[in-house]
Amino acid sequence: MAHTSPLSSCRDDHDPDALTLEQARTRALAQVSPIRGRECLMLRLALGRVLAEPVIAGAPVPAHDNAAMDGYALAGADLPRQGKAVLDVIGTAWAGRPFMNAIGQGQCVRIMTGAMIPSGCDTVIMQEHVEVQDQRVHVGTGHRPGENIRPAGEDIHTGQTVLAAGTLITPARLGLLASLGRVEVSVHRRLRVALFSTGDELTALGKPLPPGGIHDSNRHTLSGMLTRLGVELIDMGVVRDEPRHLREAFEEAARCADVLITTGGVSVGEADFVRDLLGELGRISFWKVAIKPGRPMAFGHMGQTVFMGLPGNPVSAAVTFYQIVQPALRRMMGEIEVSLPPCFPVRCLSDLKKRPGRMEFQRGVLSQADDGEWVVRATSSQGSGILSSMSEANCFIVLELEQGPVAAGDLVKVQPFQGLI
Ligand SMILES: Nc1nc2c(c(=O)[nH]1)N[C@H]1C(S)=C(S)[C@@H](COP(=O)(O)OP(=O)(O)OC[C@H]3O[C@@H](n4cnc5c(N)ncnc54)[C@H](O)[C@@H]3O)O[C@H]1N2
Ligand code: MOO
Repeated sequence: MAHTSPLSSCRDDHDPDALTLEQARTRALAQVSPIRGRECLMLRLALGRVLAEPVIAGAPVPAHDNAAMDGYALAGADLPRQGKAVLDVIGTAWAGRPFMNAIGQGQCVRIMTGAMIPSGCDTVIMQEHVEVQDQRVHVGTGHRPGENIRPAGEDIHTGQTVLAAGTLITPARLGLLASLGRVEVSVHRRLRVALFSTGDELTALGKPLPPGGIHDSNRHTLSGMLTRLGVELIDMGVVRDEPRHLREAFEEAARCADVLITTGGVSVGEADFVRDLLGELGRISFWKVAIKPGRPMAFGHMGQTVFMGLPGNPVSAAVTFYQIVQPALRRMMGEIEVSLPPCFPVRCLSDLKKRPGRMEFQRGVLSQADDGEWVVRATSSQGSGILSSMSEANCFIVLELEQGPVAAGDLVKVQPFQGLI
């Protein structure tokens, strides 16, 4: 629920017009849908893509009963009830080189891990548990018929939906698909994301800074995160704080991209034109979220193109990207279950300042204390322009909307960066 106290004061951070993070995220997710267009890719090229069709197993994995251990394959019926059984070794089964004959009573086969179980065998005894003398194996009691066998279809059975449409292809899923023998998969096409920074103060890398100038760090942080998400990035550079230039850039992005992401110019300053332009060229869904940093964030549409205008402050841009842009892009990329990064409680080693009214994402370093407990400490400075706080951190410390300050020793929730930032 949005907090709409009309009595906000300088002691709290309430803004009656701001959506809660949950409201903003829900609204963003409801207003985007998976892009149309799919392609067939060789498995090797499909990492990071999203399946456009379910994958159904045409055969079991593993295809054959096989040995889970190096040892001796035998018939469970030959295991002794007491004393020892003595069995003749009549051959060897290797992984990929099966022993093709059937065994008879009193016989066994030397077998390696992964080898197909020879006909007539249903049990593998580890080599450490037998004695071998002159091609004969002595097996004692205490074994169970069927032990150390990996049955055909143990992992995947024929006809099983192995991965649903809308599943992100991770390295583990590449392996799973390869285990099925899949050569190609049908995936959603890449999402086209245009990105530009706005601001007259932004100076190209390699150029000396003029008075009042800064280097454009946001475009680098954001393009890094976009690359990790696997989008097709259209880097439109820097656009001056000039309505005519901004309008042209907006229109060009709306022609060529599924999504336009900008940074800067979304607040209330006299050079902050982004929100008004979006209102003129398209429609605004929301532009303020009760989070810190990252309150001003414009979300809307220009025709079919989704627009996300992030704040200029570098930490604010990264936080809004992580919390709102990332799930929206993943839904557009075709993911059906867009899971949010996990959040869990740990003890905080630092005192944290916090005023009620905005949910806060302070930057923290999650580590293991000497006694083994996981703990978090805040990075040294928490200003929304302090990029070193992001670079030093490996997680957000998530402080709830109405929460006040935290004392060292209290429990706080943390959310790991998960390799995205
Ligand atoms: N009177 C008010 N002023 C501000 C408010 C407010 O509510 N009332 N909100 C503040 C908050 S919170 C934020 S966040 C910023 C966001 O403002 P903008 O999105 O309009 O961003 P700019 O004003 O363009 O820039 C803010 C800050 O970030 C630097 N910046 C901008 N782009 C980049 C870039 N690509 N790389 C690195 N740094 C960048 C810029 O130089 C400014 O220092 O507004 C507050 N003000
Ligand atoms: O929301 Mo601003 O992002 O506090 O710096």
